[in-house]
Amino acid sequence: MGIEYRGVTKRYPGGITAVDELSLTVEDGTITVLVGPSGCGKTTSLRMINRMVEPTDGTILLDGKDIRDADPALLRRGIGYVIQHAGLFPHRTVLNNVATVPLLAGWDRGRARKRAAELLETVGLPAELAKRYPAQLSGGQQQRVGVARALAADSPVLLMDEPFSAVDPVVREGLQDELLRLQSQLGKTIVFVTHDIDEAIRLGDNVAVLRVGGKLAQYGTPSQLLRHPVDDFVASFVGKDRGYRGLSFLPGSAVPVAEVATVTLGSTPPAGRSRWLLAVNEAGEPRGWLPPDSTVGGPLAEPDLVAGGSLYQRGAPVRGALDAALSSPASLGVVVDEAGRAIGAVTARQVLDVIENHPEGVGSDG
Ligand SMILES: Nc1ncnc2c1ncn2[C@@H]1O[C@H](COP(=O)(O)OP(=O)(O)OP(=O)(O)O)[C@@H](O)[C@H]1O
Repeated sequence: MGIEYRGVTKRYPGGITAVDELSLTVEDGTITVLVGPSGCGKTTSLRMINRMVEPTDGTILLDGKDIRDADPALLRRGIGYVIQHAGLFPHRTVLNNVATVPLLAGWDRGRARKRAAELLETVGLPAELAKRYPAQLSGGQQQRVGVARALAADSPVLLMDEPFSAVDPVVREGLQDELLRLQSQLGKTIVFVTHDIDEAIRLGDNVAVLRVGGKLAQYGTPSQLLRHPVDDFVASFVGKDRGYRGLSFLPGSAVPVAEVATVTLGSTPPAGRSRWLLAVNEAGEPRGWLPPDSTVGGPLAEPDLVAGGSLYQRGAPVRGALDAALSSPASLGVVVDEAGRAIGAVTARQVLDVIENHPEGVGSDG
């Protein structure tokens, strides 16, 4: 279910323009992230979708229909909503927090509780937590309950307002992974607000960068923002290390895998070698590098080898290929297949060529 902002403006009483002629399309089944500094109108933009805030001007279409024609209470009930600190009811158990939503939708108690239990499992919470109260959970667990409750609306649309901002970075990463995993199964249309550009880039299929005054600075895929920021504001916002960060989002399918000369442990390597040989075991897994012209007394064994660099699994994001090439004593990054067998090598130059020649727009979307 897609969402379209058409020239949407919100002016609050007192004259503040929180959102200024916002036009953008949130594609069906994708995560769109609204990101920007404090006060740039992210929350206002989000809340206009479920009519918690009414626009001053412009139109929002949900699945092609003007949301002004929908009953606000019904509209809100039908859209999942997650906020910072989860916004749980403190005096209801975890299970009842989640069950509230299907109950409101008219389900009977037994069915609502069963559904709530399923959803807690979906978001990775152990069943024994269901009877606790929110204050008896960690921050990360509370956020998961918040996500479960939002999913309980069983709506194709989820609005998430800084849902992971209150938890520490490690827990936050876990929650982000979990959201991506859920999304790969559920394919919801998610609008996600954050002030954290790394989170935006990690989660967003598309990212809208807003500036204070509620103006859209740029809307695009993470790789477009990283590689082609439209102005200094976006450039500084996405970060100075964007070139390197961008590597994480280029798909690895473009990395050429060249043949690499190998030698198997236990065999006798040829004398007078002029290049590095990749040593592999019987299974074909890389064990290290044999330097050119080194002396090997007898069958090749691990002590004859120089330790290898990091390995690059075929198809993984390009950043891993560059790491592998730069960390290899032979200046050749070892490429392995899904089973960990060496299938070839890549040089840093080849990786950089991939980055430089990559066509516009191919990245998280390609
Ligand atoms: N109810 C309101 N009445 C008046 N002004 C408001 C109201 N809500 C928000 N504003 C103002 O509108 C602007 C945008 O606020 P909004 O909360 O949408 O921004 P935000 O980007 O989500 O900020 P933050 O990251 O700090 O939450 C701010 O200047 C804010 O002070």
